[in-house]
Amino acid sequence: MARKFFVGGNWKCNGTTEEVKKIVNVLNEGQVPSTDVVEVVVSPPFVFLPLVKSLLKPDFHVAAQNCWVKKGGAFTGEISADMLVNLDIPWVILGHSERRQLLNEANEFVGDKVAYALSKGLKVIACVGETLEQREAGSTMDVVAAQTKAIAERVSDWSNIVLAYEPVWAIGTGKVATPAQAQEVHFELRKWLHANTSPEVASATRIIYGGSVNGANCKELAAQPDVDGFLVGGASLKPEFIDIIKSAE
Ligand SMILES: O=C(COP(=O)(O)O)NO
Repeated sequence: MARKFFVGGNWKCNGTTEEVKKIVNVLNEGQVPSTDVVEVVVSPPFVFLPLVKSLLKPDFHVAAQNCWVKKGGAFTGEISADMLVNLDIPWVILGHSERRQLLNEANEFVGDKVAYALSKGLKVIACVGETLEQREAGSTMDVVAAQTKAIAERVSDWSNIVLAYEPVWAIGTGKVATPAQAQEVHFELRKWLHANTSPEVASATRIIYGGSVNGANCKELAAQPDVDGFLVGGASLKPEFIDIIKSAE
């Protein structure tokens, strides 16, 4: 089954109004492949979501970087999936390792968030990934399978989920996974989906890689059969993000 290439740009906690406008200009001016070839979703901080959405060409879509686990209410500081839907924000990143690590978001909590966001009609980039210690201990697949299982136990329809494998040791470090390392985990994740959800879900679900992707290493990674795209951090703030989008060709 042909899976449309997916490139996400996770801007993380970065930007001013002026900087955000510049990044949007680079995207709008960029010569990128058609939307038949690649799906591009950028994820600014919450405060810039309406602005970025209003300025981007319709070829590009926006994602929030997180949302709360249930309907809104007395949860100071949280943003609910319902609010994102109200603002016509179609995507949300959930389970990013920076939230799992820094805010102790447990697998079950992330699974609940994914289920609630999907139930409100959002599309979800669901992140999994192991730490360097876990990889060195040989438990990479145990970790990412447990993270994926916590989603699969709560979700039956995977058609609005993109699964992002982001090894923690590659995020922000410049130590990108080798194409073989990425392919190995993506292949095992797809095998896990085949056995634990369905062959159809395994075949259709885009599994994207994140962790120090840049304009120089994206082509070789994109050539791997089970790498269906990227979730890009630092490089998504730079003009080279256009080169990464072009790796879909
Ligand atoms: O966290 C990341 C990757 O960040 P970098 O590309 O900066 O390693 N994506 O969500």
